[in-house]
Amino acid sequence: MSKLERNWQYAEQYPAETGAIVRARRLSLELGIEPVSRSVGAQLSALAVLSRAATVCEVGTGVGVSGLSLLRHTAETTLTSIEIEAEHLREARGVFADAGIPASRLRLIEGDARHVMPRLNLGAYDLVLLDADHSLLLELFEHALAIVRPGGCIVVPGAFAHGRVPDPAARDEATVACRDLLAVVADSPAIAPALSPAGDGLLTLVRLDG
Ligand SMILES: C[S@@+](CC[C@H](N)C(=O)[O-])C[C@H]1O[C@@H](n2cnc3c(N)ncnc32)[C@H](O)[C@@H]1O
Repeated sequence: MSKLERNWQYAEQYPAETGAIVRARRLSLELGIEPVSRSVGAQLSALAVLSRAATVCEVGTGVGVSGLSLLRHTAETTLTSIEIEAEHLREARGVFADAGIPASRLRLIEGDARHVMPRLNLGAYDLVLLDADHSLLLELFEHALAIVRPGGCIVVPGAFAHGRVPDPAARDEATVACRDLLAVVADSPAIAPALSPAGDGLLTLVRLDG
């Protein structure tokens, strides 16, 4: 194993998770849903605190690993989470209840994010997580940019598309969409981008003022 691989593995094993997150992660894997990794979950928890997030929007609830991570250290945060699969959302409701998250902190919306996001309030969210179908990434990013407040951030786990983004031979739709988003934000005067190798790549995009 190379030094970089050892570093990555160490970072993934380092953070402790709550019992509820461990159970949600297990359920997620049983159902074939890919949750955010442990280090990405920890970074989401920290980002929610750092950005003093009162309002968070998540696209791709899964069964709630990322949602629980976002709510972990912030008693005041409310989470709007959008999920296209009714079965995933049903399981997620059980997961949030099991974790003791009050219903007043949650707005779980069943639907296609491409249709739901345009109905959300503009500039109203402190943090937006995009963790759905990566082939939709550019479209979802445009919606996310509209609903995040200036100074708020958009977070994209899986930004390496299972390690394919750095491989020039990989040309599948999701990989190309990730590459296109990385190129768009690298040149944008409206965004401060940061790409970390956590998990399968964690892209954090801060919306600049003005
Ligand atoms: C990678 S999983 C999300 C995992 C979750 N964020 C977690 O960490 O536990 C992606 C989820 O996005 C959902 N999804 C896919 N396309 C979607 C869309 N257009 N709108 C809303 N949800 C979508 C899938 O059903 C799936 O549950």
